[in-house]
Amino acid sequence: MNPVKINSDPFSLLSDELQKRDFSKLLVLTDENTQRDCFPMVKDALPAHFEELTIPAGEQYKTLETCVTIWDKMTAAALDRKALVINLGGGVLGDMGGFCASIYKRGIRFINMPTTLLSQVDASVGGKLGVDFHGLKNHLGVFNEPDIVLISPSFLDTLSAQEVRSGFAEIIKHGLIQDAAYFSGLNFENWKKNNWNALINRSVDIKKQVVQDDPKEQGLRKILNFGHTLGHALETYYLDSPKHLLHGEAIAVGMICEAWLSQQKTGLALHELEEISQKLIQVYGKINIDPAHWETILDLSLQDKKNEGKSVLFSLLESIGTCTYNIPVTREEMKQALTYYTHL
Ligand SMILES: NC(=O)c1ccc[n+]([C@@H]2O[C@H](COP(=O)([O-])OP(=O)(O)OC[C@H]3O[C@@H](n4cnc5c(N)ncnc54)[C@H](O)[C@@H]3O)[C@@H](O)[C@H]2O)c1
Ligand SMILES: O=C(O)C(=O)C[C@@H](O)[C@H](O)[C@H](O)COP(=O)(O)O
Ligand SMILES: [Zn+2]
Repeated sequence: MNPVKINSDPFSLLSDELQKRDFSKLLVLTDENTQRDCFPMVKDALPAHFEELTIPAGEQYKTLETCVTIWDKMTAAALDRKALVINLGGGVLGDMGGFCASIYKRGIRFINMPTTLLSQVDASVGGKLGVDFHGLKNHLGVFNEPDIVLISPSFLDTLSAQEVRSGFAEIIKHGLIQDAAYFSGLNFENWKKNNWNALINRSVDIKKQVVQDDPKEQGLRKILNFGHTLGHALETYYLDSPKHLLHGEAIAVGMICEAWLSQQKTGLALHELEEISQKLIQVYGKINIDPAHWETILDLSLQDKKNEGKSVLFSLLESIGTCTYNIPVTREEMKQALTYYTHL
């Protein structure tokens, strides 16, 4: 895997790396919020001449249409294959900017500078790139590594509490799948008081280790998808509704449902299921998933990328800190998991 650097000063992080690189042109991608809040923190590290494109913020813009805007800009700016792209933003911008760079002229280099907690602990690392298609999460994409990932926790100062909480879900996931002590050390009661710097370091380490073993998700990497089979189905279902869920909020619900499936199918102890549910509800509360919508939500799980043939394959916990994968789950069992969540 290419390097990941973590430093509180985003200016020196970027200027050091740019000085080491030979590039013909530079394109800085931002969204409307990171342009306002993050770009000023790094602009003095940039050369005198650079290209810039700001896209609208939000998951609903993680589409091929936005990619066309990005490719139009790359083309109009005459980027050649020695050009470099900087993705300055959250997971949406990083996934999409990396995808666009990977496709343009069969691939130009890009650097990820993640600016949300979620993208610092998860999305910027590991080379999963892509966009949603007909609302289906990351349905079009590639695996391709950024040249380097530059993480500065200082960016988090301007991030809303709701977005921080969304990123916390992926941290919780890392504990659940790989490190019971990490999970039990998290502060659920007063989640805003977590030491994000320390958590970014540990989460990046967990993710790096898994990705190094299985970069293209042939097996082990599927554990990073715990909570995502039902979580993504819910995120997609509510994407265009007033109930719109952030990625981490959807994954939090998915992790409760999939912990229930884990208790039924892969030996998760009942007291651990209860602990997981209680802690996640404490942080994320509960959403009302109308049973009239369940069939449509379950249909969406048929598109999950871990599936093979007609089987919907889940990543499930054996205990807190241990996860297994490729576990077939029936539609009826998925409904029972939603029933469990509803009655909490
Ligand atoms: N590739 C992967 O491995 C991977 C892993 C996890 C999630 N994801 C993807 O990541 C996406 C979610 O990422 P996200 O949660 O970062 O969402 P996001 O990119 O939409 O960012 C969330 C919001 O915060 C704003 N923002 C970003 N940085 C800011 C800052 N420092 N200050 C103020 N506002 C700021 C953005 O403009 C946006 O409105 C989803 O599409 C998900 O599928 C990918
Ligand atoms: O890196 C991975 O592998 C993950 O599964 C991390 C997830 O948190 C992330 O949401 C990822 O984008 C999901 O990938 P997908 O293959 O289910 O689209
Ligand atoms: Zn995720």
